[in-house]
Amino acid sequence: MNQSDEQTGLGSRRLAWMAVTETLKRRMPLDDVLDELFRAESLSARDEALARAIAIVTFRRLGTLGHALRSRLNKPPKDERLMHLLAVGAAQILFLDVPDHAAVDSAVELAQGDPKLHHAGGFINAVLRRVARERDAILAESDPWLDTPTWLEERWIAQYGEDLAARIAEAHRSLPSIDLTVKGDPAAWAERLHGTLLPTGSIRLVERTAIRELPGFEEGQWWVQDAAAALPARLLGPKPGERIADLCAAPGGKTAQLAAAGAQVLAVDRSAKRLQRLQENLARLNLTAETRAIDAEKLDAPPFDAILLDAPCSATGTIRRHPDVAWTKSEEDIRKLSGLQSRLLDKAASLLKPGGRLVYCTCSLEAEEGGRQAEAFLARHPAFTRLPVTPDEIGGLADCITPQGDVRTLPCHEVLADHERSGLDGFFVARFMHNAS
Ligand SMILES: C[S@@+](CC[C@H](N)C(=O)[O-])C[C@H]1O[C@@H](n2cnc3c(N)ncnc32)[C@H](O)[C@@H]1O
Repeated sequence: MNQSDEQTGLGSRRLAWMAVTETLKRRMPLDDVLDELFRAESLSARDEALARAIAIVTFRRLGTLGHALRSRLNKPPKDERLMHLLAVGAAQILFLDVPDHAAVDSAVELAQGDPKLHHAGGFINAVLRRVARERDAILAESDPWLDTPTWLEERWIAQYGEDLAARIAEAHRSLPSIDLTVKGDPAAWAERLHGTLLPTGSIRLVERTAIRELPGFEEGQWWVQDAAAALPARLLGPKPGERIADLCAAPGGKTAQLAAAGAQVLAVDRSAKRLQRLQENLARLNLTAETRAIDAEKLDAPPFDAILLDAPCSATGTIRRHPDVAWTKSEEDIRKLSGLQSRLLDKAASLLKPGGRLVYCTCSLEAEEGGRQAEAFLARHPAFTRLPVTPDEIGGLADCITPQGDVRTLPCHEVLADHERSGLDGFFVARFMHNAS
């Protein structure tokens, strides 16, 4: 990358364009694609942040962008990379605080430097200028489903009903809040960090700010964790000295909660690289856990007092944070992952002491990875019963408890009166007990 590219932000835009194309082609997480691209190029931290912001907002509003572009083109181009370049340009015009001319000129320049698209500069210029002129009309389009692929729309309507499903889709269009879990004294930390103490005990930050510069970061007093993601470890009720296994542990938000409660934790993850991150995170927090890089299905260990299984899943509950999930996952992924979740649940059952507790959770909105998985587990394991969760255990959020006593949080759940700052990641949590015999 040359210096003038960096000065004009061309490098950021080129990487954002490449990231969108590669993520969709390889069906990989956007974060992983961006990491690869950032490793290969040397962009400043500011330009990396711009590339990330452009790529994320392009995915968050991909349906709206596609609709706006297609309805303004007589004959939409067949070249997918050209459509992605238009989408990346239009995303900046419509949803980012970027001068229109910077978005248009950079898209034209990127096309001119591309061997296959060098002829398309005039076309791109005309289309993006029209998007800028018709911004108000495009933004007035209020169909909440525009930014959700049809297969997910159908699933969510079938599972949650029209109204709730539409509110989920709507919530996915907004940036999520940033929540922190503190080691202790959440009320005092909420004040110190100028945040809001949520009824569940997490702190919601009011300002979007550089996390590492906040008080308490260096000293390891808190970590970033969505308020819903903090519920499973709390519901396991870890006690000092208990032996607890966290079977899919990295990067370690839940391991940290268990260790902070004084439990002796075995943190298991099949990815050694992700476990390395867990170790770094625990080191900052001055917490300890034994770690083992192994497929949890193959774990051999003496029985535990309690087990947390935060199973790999489609992650459709995190679409606010990772909007690429909506466009890269498929029904087939859900089918395969639910098989893995059942096997991991069976393994967890075999590793518990009589009388032991098991919490199963996923950050998915899909029934196969949530309630249906819990029912099937109980049917396969008559030695286990469900320990229903009560509203007082989750800060009185009765709406987040299913008739069976499991937890089901949604991106549209209101945890604060301020609608703009409300919402939770979509988590499912079920708690079971091995009946002592
Ligand atoms: C949802 S993430 C866990 C997040 C973590 N519990 C936290 O709170 O930070 C799922 C993790 O499961 C791991 N994983 C996937 N399949 C696994 C398996 N068969 N055995 C162990 N870990 C697995 C992945 O590497 C990933 O780190």
